Amino acid sequence: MLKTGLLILTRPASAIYKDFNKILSHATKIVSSTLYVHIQPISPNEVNSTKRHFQIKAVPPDSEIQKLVSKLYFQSAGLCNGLDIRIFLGHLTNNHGPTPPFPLKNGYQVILVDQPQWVSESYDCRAEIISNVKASFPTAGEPRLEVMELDTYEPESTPSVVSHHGPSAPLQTYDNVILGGTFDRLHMGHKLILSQACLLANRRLVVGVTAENMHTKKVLHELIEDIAKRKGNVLNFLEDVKPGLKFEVVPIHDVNGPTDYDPDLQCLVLSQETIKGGPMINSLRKDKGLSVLAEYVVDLISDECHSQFEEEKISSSSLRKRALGTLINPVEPKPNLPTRPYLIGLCGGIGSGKSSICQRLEKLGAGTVDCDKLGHQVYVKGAHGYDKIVEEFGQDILGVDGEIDRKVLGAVVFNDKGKLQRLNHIVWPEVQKLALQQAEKLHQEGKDVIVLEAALLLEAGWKEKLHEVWTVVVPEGEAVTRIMERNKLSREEASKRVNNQMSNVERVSLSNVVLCALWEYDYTQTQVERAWTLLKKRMAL
Ligand SMILES: CC(=O)SCCNC(=O)CCNC(=O)[C@H](O)C(C)(C)COP(=O)(O)OP(=O)(O)OC[C@H]1O[C@@H](n2cnc3c(N)ncnc32)[C@H](O)[C@@H]1OP(=O)(O)O
Repeated sequence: MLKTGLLILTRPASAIYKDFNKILSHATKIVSSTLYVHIQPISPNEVNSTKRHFQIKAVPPDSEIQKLVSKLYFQSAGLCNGLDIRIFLGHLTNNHGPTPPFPLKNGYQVILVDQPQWVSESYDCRAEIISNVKASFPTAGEPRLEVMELDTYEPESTPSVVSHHGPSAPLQTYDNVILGGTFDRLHMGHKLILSQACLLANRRLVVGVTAENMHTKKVLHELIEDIAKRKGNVLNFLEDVKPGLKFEVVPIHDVNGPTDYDPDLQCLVLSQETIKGGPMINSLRKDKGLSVLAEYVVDLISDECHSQFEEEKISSSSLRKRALGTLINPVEPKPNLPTRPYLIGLCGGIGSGKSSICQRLEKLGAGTVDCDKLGHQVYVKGAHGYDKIVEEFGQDILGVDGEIDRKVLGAVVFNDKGKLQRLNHIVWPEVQKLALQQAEKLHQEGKDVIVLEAALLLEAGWKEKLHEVWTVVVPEGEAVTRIMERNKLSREEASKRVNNQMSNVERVSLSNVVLCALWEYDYTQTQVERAWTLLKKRMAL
């Protein structure tokens, strides 16, 4: 299997449509990582002439080629194999420039062509094709050539990709085009909309990438890639598929972005999902005396491989859901820790559902330590922490039985950050000692993996004592609702407790694995099993 390939499609669109699944399945048997697709219609004369001189030539973008690009992304999405497909658009232009060479960012190790007759016993023009392709798309190394076994087709009389479905119209293009989005985990839907925007743009394409303030309502927003990564991925894709266009990839803090002030913009590219934004943006532009933008809407690609818990269209939120239970940040080597027991710290905000996940991990074979309980043990009458806490917080926190009343202590510390810190300072070192002792005991009883459930292990600085950190998240609003019910607190008190803790975004950035117990029981179980299976694989390495 090779990592990268360049597929050259020279057949008419009708023949490409007909055979595309065959072509793709051939390509995916050879290429595992990035597959570039270059559409270069050739005339019947060129196919049959003995001088098969393959050359990259400019093709003016028309409605047919636009449809073809779109259809190829739609069909590629059905592969469900994560192959990074990139349809090259550099030569689809009304302008005379840009001219080759076009170095493709990931290079290619194999060239796949769709004309079997180019390599016959009587005339084998492999060397000529390779050399001509390399002149257009320079690459390090010597790519090999694969000629796909495809049925012959009826060549069309005109040298174009015009299909049988009707005449093609020249594409209305614009000098300045804009679109916006989150662009988390760049997927086939993003590639489609970005590519359509590239085809519509003659000179400049502005892409607004949402800043963090626009994500709070999104599913699993904690897992959205940071803006630098998302901007980088968008730019990398655009520069790769449409060299020669001027790109401006900018952060946006509201839905309008540069449409709010840029007088040069002419066309706004939307998806079926963001379609409502068009009239809104245009009405604002009118109010400001700016020109009205042409609106171009791209269809949504459906997700053939979505599970029952995911959306029907290809979406970043489904991809974020798929990341639950997997390793999202690599495990750092900890040479100072013994290799066994393998210690996992399970943290998460108040009311996030850690305990239920801990129980499920226990059923799968982990030893578990409940650090909340240990925390309480630290200051029962007669234990180490009792005197220190009474000295610090006074007799008022004691119940009639002389024990520390946690409800009273909680009300004191959750209303005063300084007091909370002093309590933590007394309790945390003791809890850590007890937790590690308990882990050792469980190991001696035969457990290899020990999960320490500790809400605040990151705040307490325990990360270095653990092999991995796993975090359980629920949206902060949901956590407030849950603890209002569980702890019988007012909304204000509950919010205060949530806000006293580290944010989900911070926790996720410091964690190796993230789980979310927001949906059905079975979906949480799927995540936990996935996390456990992958952990076992890591431990076996
Ligand atoms: C490093 C660790 O994570 S050790 C385990 C956590 N324990 C501690 O931090 C010790 C200090 N805390 C305490 O002594 C008690 O929690 C008290 C007195 C503050 C409150 O007692 P109670 O009202 O009985 O609450 P309880 O101990 O059950 O904790 C309830 C929630 O408060 C949160 N909480 C506990 N301690 C703290 C703290 N120091 N800061 C912020 N939130 C806290 C927890 O997230 C817990 O939610 P969860 O069960 O959904 O995880």
